[in-house]
Amino acid sequence: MKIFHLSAECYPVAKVGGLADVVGALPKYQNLAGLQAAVVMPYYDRKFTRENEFEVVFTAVTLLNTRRLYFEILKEKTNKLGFELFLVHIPGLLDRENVYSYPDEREQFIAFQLAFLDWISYSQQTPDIIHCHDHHSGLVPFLLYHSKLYRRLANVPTVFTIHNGQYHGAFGWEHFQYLPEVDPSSIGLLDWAGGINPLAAAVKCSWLYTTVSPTYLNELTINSNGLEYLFYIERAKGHGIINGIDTEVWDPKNDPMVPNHFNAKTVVKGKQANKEALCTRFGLNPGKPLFVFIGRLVIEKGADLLPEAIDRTLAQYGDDVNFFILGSGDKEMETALLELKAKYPGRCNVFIGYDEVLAHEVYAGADFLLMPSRVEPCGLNQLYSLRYGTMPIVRSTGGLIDSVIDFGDEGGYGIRFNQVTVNDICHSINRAIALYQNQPQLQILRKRMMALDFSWDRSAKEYINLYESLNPQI
Ligand SMILES: Nc1ncnc2c1ncn2[C@@H]1O[C@H](COP(=O)(O)OP(=O)(O)O[C@H]2O[C@H](CO)[C@@H](O)[C@H](O)[C@H]2O)[C@@H](O)[C@H]1O
Repeated sequence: MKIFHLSAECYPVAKVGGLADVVGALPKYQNLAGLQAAVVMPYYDRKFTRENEFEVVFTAVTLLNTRRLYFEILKEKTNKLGFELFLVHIPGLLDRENVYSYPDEREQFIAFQLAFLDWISYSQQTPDIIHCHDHHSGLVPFLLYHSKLYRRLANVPTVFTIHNGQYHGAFGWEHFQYLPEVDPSSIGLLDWAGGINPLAAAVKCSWLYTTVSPTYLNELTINSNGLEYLFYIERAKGHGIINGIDTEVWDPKNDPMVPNHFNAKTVVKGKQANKEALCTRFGLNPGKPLFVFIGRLVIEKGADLLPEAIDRTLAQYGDDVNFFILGSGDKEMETALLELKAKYPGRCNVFIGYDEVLAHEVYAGADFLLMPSRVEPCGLNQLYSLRYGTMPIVRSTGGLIDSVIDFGDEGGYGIRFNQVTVNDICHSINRAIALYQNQPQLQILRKRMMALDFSWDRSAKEYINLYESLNPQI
């Protein structure tokens, strides 16, 4: 069975967040299960693309309104990622360093999708499934079924996965001319609330859609930035499959990014050694509990509440607790955190930026990981932290509900709270500090966390079952 995954991100080629982790791992595990899964993504001018060898497998010209765009499809020569990797290279449009936030981002992602469709409609091989991820590839299911240019592919089933339903990639009808000629009677499928909405179009046109956790599937009908009614009426087409993690990349026993390796038996010594290295680098106290946050500093992640929660905790506990934040995003949140760093030297440190290696060191060296998310479709940080024996403190939402059980409940191993408020965060931190004083219990829980299995094996099979339900001949 030949599957094409379409995505704006893929680890380690280009990563901004969890989308990259999933698209860099799921195809690998699908291939191990007997599929032929490949990834197609835009070309970026980044370390991975500069340092690896590619061959040109297709060239053509696509039309973006009146602009004729020459493009190449590049294939990574060795399949070193565990799957075939194809890059859509459009000189002048898709050959820049960053993944997002260019003023012509809309044109970039439309051109990416058109080039992909042109390529596969000319190529001899017809995929069995096209699997699109998030709104950057959300126009593909619509165009496949409603533009005569791609009629040859009109029977190929499409699956659409929603990693983040807050972002739709919507734009005004004045940009409709960027799309190729489509059947006029189908145009309404592009529309939501008076604009062209790629996420909505994908939910309407794909044969089925998935969310990255079962709880999030239901939450989208209550909170999806204006698409609630759409998710309500399309609910029968939706499936919730929780993400896995790439246990080869995230393994405390041999993670090359972590200075001291450990397993469930050696977690006490191993974690302490990593904590000492981290605390020495950032001027913190390795003898005290270390709370961390890793992620985008945005409202969705509840990062706006961190400064007050940390301030209150440090005022209450004095030198008895440490905080470390790794992230970037909203400038006001960055400033508030940097002010906290200045106010509490030796107790709170902040690294503004993106640093993959540091993230691994932090998962390995921390005691507790804070995730006060307002919205969390799945969340990977809590899964990584569990694997590294770091207790997640999470708000009960989305995939956090599906993956973390409070240690107060039977079989539990984490801390959960209900409201996105400073009070609830502080209360959870208090519970964590009390637990830290009870080292024998904490060590039992650490072993329980590290024994959990969030590998991709099970979830990759769930996707395969869905593919088979759509294309039973294969
Ligand atoms: N400053 C920084 N430096 C280094 N590493 C950093 C970093 N900031 C974030 N990361 C890394 O980026 C990833 C974040 O993944 P998440 O799944 O938690 O969130 P994200 O919101 O990006 O993903 C969306 O898609 C994923 C995948 O489906 C869903 O799990 C999630 O709920 C949804 O919001 C992790 O690998 C984390 O370590």
